[in-house]
Amino acid sequence: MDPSKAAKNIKDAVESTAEKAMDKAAEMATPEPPGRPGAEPASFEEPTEPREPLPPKPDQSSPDMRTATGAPAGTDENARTQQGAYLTTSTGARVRDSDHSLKAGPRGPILMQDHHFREKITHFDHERIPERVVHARGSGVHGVFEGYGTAADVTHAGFLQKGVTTPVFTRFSTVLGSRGSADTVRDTRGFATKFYTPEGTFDLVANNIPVFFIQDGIKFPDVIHAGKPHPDREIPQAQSAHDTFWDFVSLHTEAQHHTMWNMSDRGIPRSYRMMEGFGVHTFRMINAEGATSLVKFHWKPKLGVHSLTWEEAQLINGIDPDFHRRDLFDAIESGAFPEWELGIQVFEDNPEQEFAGIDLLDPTKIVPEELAPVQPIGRLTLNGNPTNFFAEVEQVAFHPGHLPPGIDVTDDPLLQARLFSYIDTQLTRLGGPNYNQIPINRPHAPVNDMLRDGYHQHADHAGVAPYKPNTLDGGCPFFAGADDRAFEDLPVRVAESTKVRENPATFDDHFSQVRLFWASMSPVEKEHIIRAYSFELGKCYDNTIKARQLQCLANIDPVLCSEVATSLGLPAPEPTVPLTEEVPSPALSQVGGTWPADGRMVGIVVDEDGELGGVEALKSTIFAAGMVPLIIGPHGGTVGGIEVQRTFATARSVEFDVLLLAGRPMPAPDSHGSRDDKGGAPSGPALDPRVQLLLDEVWRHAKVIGAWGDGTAALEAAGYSGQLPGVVTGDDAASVFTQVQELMASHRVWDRFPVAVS
Ligand code: HEM
Repeated sequence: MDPSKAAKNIKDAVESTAEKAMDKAAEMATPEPPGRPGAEPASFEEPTEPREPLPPKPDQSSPDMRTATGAPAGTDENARTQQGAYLTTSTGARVRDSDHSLKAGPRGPILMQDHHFREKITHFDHERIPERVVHARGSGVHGVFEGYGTAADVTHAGFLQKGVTTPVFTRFSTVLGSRGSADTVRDTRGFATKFYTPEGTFDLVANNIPVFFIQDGIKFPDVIHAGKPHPDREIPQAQSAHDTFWDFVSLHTEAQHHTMWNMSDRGIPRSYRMMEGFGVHTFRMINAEGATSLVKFHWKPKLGVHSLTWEEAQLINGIDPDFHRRDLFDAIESGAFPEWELGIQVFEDNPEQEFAGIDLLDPTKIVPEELAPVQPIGRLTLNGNPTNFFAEVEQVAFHPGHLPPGIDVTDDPLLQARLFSYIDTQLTRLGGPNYNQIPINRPHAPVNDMLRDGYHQHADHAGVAPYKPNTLDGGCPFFAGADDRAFEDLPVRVAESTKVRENPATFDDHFSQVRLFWASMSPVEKEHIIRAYSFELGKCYDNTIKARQLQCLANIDPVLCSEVATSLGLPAPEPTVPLTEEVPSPALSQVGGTWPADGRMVGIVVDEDGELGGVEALKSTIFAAGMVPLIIGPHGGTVGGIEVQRTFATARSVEFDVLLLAGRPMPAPDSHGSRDDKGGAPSGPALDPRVQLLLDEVWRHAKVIGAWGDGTAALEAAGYSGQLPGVVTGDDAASVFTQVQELMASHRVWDRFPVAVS
């Protein structure tokens, strides 16, 4: 899509959201029809023509799951298309009045016979289903995946072959918080994608962090119990900054690697659109000749990997707790479709299942990309918002065991546990064993299983012999033959061994890769990590836990340990393991590159006396660059003929990626603190304090600032004069924006962060 169109659409989407809300409000304010309750409804309530049913969604155009079983197709194709013009009961009887219960007289009690009342209330009473036990807070979108064909040497999976396109549904999530928790908390993000392939569904249930807290899934309940709110007071929500989390990770030192990723900028993404994704485990692939390889999956975002600052993240949690959900929805609504490349690291399937001394079955280890490059194998484009959040986002059920032919699991003990856990939890969460019949979960391959009955069974199965072999149904359904593209459990050798509850010795090193991560960070990223540990441990009460975590940090890096120890006011211990020399992996750092600025938000401060001549032209330039200009004025409506989207009262810096000043708004005469006690002349700064706040925040958050005309005077009045990093001034809007754009490609003005470590 043309980027200028995309940006224009973002703007329209942002504005139309407000308009829609107003239309809705007006609609809801429609006066009651005249007449007494129960009287004939006034004719204006009745549409003259029944409305067209909604068109079927693209992702639901799959073959009906019952066609293969011979049962009638399309009987529920699907509930959403049954929306006729009239309000009905659940059994289709048209309803005349849904606002008044049936009573014994206008002032009497409700009658038991009011079946419409009882149905409405009963259904409402049962609307909630359990939220996910983890990853409860999330956003989901539809999309399409296109294979490049470059994986053909390692897998015969059909959806990865050249030019094959596959519909997908992706759900992003946080891990610890409840369904209503804020988006920009410090946490791991889920990145789960369901590929509806004609050979069976493939779920790539990934995270934005390539390692996991634990090596064996039997500890999963423990790490989650430690991260979730304390059981006595049920706080804190969606936070790792509390005693039980740090108690766990300091005792289970295998968690240190994942924990450092969480403490890094990866724990607070700028957007779901700007995150990497990782399959974490090593999977096995098989090609057409039957040769197997070990692989790790990676998602690489087109927009690069970017994060919020910690202060931004905290502000957003209050100002716009739905920040990531809104960002994703608006981008897709506007046509600025986010894209990722799927890539794989490929390893020889050797008996030890190791590469360069790294145990590939240990989910707390990465393989640096410099040692095994990520090979692109396809492209994901997310291009469709859900139309019903509950039906799609809440009911989608992923499972790492949903695999097509050509991809199989390995013996990674974390993955093995996951193969059990997802189905098990969904039995409860989605109310029984038939959740794969829910439209969002329905395979796009014909289904002919012999699973029968159970809660929420929608299939009307034909035949009398759901068992094999049988003669009564003519032997149906048949087993797939060698050429029928069936899923294959690869005949992998399992080591002859003794039953034990223990890890292999190769899982014992818990610190060298954490050192590798730390060594790969730029100074500013290291600074953020130190501050994150200092903040999180500073929120713990128990000094024993803090001291134990400091011991872990001493085993990672002495500077990291001493900086955090100083902040906590505790002694820095000596390491208890040898501090290995690690070769940095540049691929792990987020800093140093340049990326497209698609979809970025540009705030432009205007006032009546400002230099507004070039502002309309600037807006067009910004749209053309694929970004969104938002005019910030002293009041709503228009300023100097320019339409205002945000006022000084409604704008807050965290919404903008860059701030431009086209004027110098003075304090309003009645603004607090701008006049002395006797109502005399302004005594505060000669700039509206709300604009001062905007400037101070974008400065602190290392965002680009641009100004021209009176805007330059505003900068000076705010204390930002002279040659400052990331501050561009000039004679006119156009020349300033050209320089601003160049700086934006680096995401932030990194020079502006004070750095104590190198
Ligand atoms: C590499 C490690 C892991 C990754 C990458 C991962 C990823 C995810 C993701 C992305 C989701 C959210 C799915 C959605 O959006 O609906 C999820 C949910 C879940 N995960 Fe994991 N997880 C991991 C480890 C585990 C382990 C070890 C277990 C249990 C033994 C587990 C159990 C669950 C459960 C029960 C859910 C909720 C599923 C639902 O209600 O549908 N996960 N996980």
